[in-house]
Parts: sequence; structure tokens; C-alpha cells
Amino acid sequence: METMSQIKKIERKVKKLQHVVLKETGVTCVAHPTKILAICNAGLVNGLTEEIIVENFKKYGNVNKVCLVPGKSCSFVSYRDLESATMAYNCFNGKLNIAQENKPVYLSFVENLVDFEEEKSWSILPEGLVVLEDFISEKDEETLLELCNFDESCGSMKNRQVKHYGYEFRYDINNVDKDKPLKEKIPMECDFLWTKLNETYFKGFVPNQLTINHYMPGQGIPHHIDTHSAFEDPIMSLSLNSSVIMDFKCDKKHFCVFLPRRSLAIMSGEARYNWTHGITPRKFDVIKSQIGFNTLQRETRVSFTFRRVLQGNCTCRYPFKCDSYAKNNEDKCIEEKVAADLEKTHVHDVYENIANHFSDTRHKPWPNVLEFVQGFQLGSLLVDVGCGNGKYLGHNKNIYEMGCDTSLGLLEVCKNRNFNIFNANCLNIPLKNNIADACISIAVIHHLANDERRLMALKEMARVLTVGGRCLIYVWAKDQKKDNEKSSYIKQDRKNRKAENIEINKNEEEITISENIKLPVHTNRTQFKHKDVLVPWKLKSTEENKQTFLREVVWAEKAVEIRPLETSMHSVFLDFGDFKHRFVAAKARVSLR
Ligand SMILES: O=C(O)CCC(=O)C(=O)O
Ligand SMILES: [Fe+2]
Ligand SMILES: [Zn+2]
Repeated sequence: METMSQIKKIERKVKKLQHVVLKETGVTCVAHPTKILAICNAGLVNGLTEEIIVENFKKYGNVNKVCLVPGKSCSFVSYRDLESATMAYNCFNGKLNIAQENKPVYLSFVENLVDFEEEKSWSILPEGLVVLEDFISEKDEETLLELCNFDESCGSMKNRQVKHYGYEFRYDINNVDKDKPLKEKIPMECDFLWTKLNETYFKGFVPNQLTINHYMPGQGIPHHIDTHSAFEDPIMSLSLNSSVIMDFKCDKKHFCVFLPRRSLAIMSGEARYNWTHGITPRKFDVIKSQIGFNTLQRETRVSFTFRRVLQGNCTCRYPFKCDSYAKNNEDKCIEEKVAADLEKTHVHDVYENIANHFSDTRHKPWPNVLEFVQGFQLGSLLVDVGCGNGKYLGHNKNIYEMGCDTSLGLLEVCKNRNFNIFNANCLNIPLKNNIADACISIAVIHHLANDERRLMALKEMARVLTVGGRCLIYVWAKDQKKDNEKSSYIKQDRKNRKAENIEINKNEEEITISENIKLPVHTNRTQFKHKDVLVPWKLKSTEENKQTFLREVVWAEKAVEIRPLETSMHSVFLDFGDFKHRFVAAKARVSLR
């Protein structure tokens, strides 16, 4: 029994900690019983884990949610009913010892649970993953387990033991030595698996590489994608002696997949190439069923992972996850320093030099952009990223507008026209998050020299946009013909208007940008032949002082290689449609994730 003074002491302690919970998470503690408990002084930073919480709190009822807050020393657990939560509260508050520091935890009721973690799912499988339960009998399991005596000859990893057959998988280079097959091939005892598999829709899979992983309870394997260039599709993994939860992750998705003992997991397509898989090192797994969370004790697990070594390059559809793609495109991609220098010389400096002349040629706003700008309501804020001479500012008297550009010369023109402007690069817009209702960027991001920088510019625009805000982006189109119709860019050339098909046989000039990058010089008013080019700008000064500046332009084709953005609040969908003038329009719809 607790004495009165002990009770008072716990109460004082909890009072203090309730403020900490509020400050750290924004969650308010309440005095009356609820279904949700805050564990006020233990969380991820004290080594508390989901399975420890479930393991302890399930004693008093069905736990239906556990929430650990990244970087904080508090956590939450919720029950299906009030009685269980009250019972846990009464029995554990000030008494239960679950965090590392051997101090009792203090509890409090809370009204609402905020989700701090990525959403996990226990019931969905990633596309391309198949789990065949009871794939082998207990007898077969025994036979296979006898094959692998883990002794000194096996590689011992930090978290598990491994043994390879057919080819060695080298963890130092994350690949196999393709020209050094091992003497020891996949044991014949495994052959029955492929006969069995022929009864399913994975006919004809014959592996030539086997990795046996041996995990003690508490051990695991870090998240990874099996190197694309090392193995073909599919990859198969047989679970022996213990079930386990294997975590599959892709973007913000996190699926906890239960691999029962004696099941065969087959990863192909998305699951093989685009999702990571891994096993969290722990002694229990947290399982979610219809009634709530539970834990399952792990036994020693032995997995047989069967694969086919890939000859040649990977040709998957997932370039961003593919080592073959990265390797083959290494020298094509313009690295950061070169990219920044290129933009300085062939974009920023050029616009400074041609500012006034450029401005004189830019009066007529394009109708699509006008329509977009004029569609915003009273009081909306519009940001024009790369506003040039302010051609799109001042067309909607109901809205507040700001323009930014790198060219001081062009900003000077805007200033004289009384527009609100500031000097900034689209890669770094000096505005707060989530403030602009509208954003336009007309013929700007194709001047950025590589994919990363174009993506960065889009992320910046998404960042300053309010949730639900809208953005209109135009970039150059490589193809200047559509349905046999020439764009006005080509038509504006007199020669082109007369003759239908003019081949330009002129030798192309190339400018050296860096050691391994040369950019071709484009002939104005002709169909573009390359993705990255320098576009000449002829300054009409005095005849003897004629000057040509080369502006760097990268194609729409490249600029649109953009996936949904991983910013915290927005995703951007680009849908390139309108073919107008020399540009392709991208209407970026920004919405809440
Ligand atoms: O243990 C398993 O089932 C998977 C092993 C694995 O992912 C690997 O060796 O690459
Ligand atoms: Fe793997
Ligand atoms: Zn690949």
C-alpha cells in the first residue's frame, strides 16, 4: 500500500511532467479517465520501443495504438475501452519500470492522440510482394535446417550470421563477384522448392545464388534494396524456425509484413526494385490483429534467400533506385559546382547584359498565364518566381503581388513600373512557408542546369504556397511540332514559313563548359536537336558592336522528370499539356498529402 505522502509525491511529479508533454507534443493531459494514456517520462530517447509498451500494457486489455514521438521522452498508448486504461493507470503510474534508466514511469490521461510517426499498416502488402504460407512441411523445414551448420566458416555480421552458395554476396561492395562463382552451389535438397513453385504462377524460376541468414532473437537486417545490378527479378526468401515481421518502406509508406514460419516470400516488380525491406533488431514483434496490438516472441530465424545473378545491366523502371542507371548516367549529369558556374555565366550574367533589350521584346502576356493570374480572388497573394520585366504583374487589381528575379537590370525595369519586387534566386526564395495563394514561374526553371536544381526550385515553390494554393509553370519544349503543326517559335522564321522542311546542314558549334561537358549552340527558330543547349541572343547594338550572348537552356523533357515531392505538407503534380508558343505549360496542383 502506498502512503498518503507517496501518493502526493506521485501527483506532484505527474503535474510537472504534464507540462513537459504539452510543451513537447502539444497534447493536453486531462484529469478524468480516458482511453488514452500518456507515458510522460519515457519515449524513444530513453530507449522505449513499441514492443516494450505493447508487452507491458496488453496485460490490462486490448491495446489499439502505440505512439512514439521522434526525439522525445514521452509516448502514448491507447486502449479499446476505458476500464483497461483506468486499470493500467492505477497499476502502473509511478511504479512500472520500463525505460532504460530504471526509473518508474508516470502516466496521465489524454483526450486525443496525435500521430507523430509515419502511418504503418499491418494488412497491406506492397505491390509485387507475395507471401505463400505453409510453403513447405515441417519435415522439409527440418531437412533444410540441417543443411546449415553455422560455424567459423560463416561470415559473422554485426547482427546476424550469413552463408553464401553459388556466388558470394559481398557486403563491402554490395554486389556479387560475377566472374568468381563459388565452388559450393545451391544444395540439391532445395530443388523440390522449384518443382513446387511450378504449381504457382512463378514458373521457371531457377536460382543460382543462395544466401542463408541466421538471426538470433534481437538480431535483424538493416533496410535495403537488393542491389539492382546484382540480381534479377524475382527474389525469394524462405522463413525457417521462426516467424518475423519484415518492414517494407517506400516514400512515406511503411508496411509491416508478417512472414510466418515455413512461408515463402516472393519480391518482384515494385517490391523488388522500389521498396526497401529490413528486419528491426528486437526480441518481440508487434503484430496488429482485429482485436488490437499484440507481441510475438521471436525464435532463432533462418532464412534462405534465393536469387539469380544478373548478367549485364539492370533495365528496371526505377531509375532513382537503380545503381545501373546511376552508373551509366554518371558523366551525363552535371554536378553541382559546374551547374552553378554554368548558370552564373550563361544565365545570370547574360540576363544582366541583355536586360534592357530583353525587356523591350517582352510586352505581350500570354493569354493562359493572364487567365491564371486573373482567376485569383480578392486578397490573394501571388509570387512570380523569375518575374523578368514584370510582364505578368499588375493584371489583377484584387490581389497582392510580389516578383523576384536574379537580374538587377530587369528588377530595375519592374521598379520603374512600381511593382513589388525583390532580388532572389528561385532555388532559395526568401519567403516564409505556406503563404502564397498563387505562384507563377514562366520560362525560368529550364535555365537550371541539372535535375536536382530543377527539383529544388519546384520544392521552393511548393514550400511557399499555401496548402491548396496553385502554381503555374512554363518551360521550354524540346519538340516544336505537334500533330505536324509547327510551333509559332519555328513559324516566326521567314525561311520556315516558306519552305516546309528545311534541313540545317550547318556544322554545329559547341562550347566547352567543363572537362567533360560540351554544349551545342542552337540555331534560333529551328527545331531543337538536343536536350541541353546554348541559345544565342543577338544584341541589336551598333553594327560594328554586334554581340551574341549564349543563354543556357535545358529542356522541358528534362524539367518534367519530377516525382511527387517529399516536402512535409505538399505534393506537386505536374501535368504537362498545353502546347503553346515555344513552351510547354505545366500546371502544378499543390495539395495536402
Ligand atoms: O532474412 C530475410 O528474409 C531477408 C534477407 C535479405 O533481405 C537479404 O539477404 O538481402
Ligand atoms: Fe534483401
Ligand atoms: Zn534497376
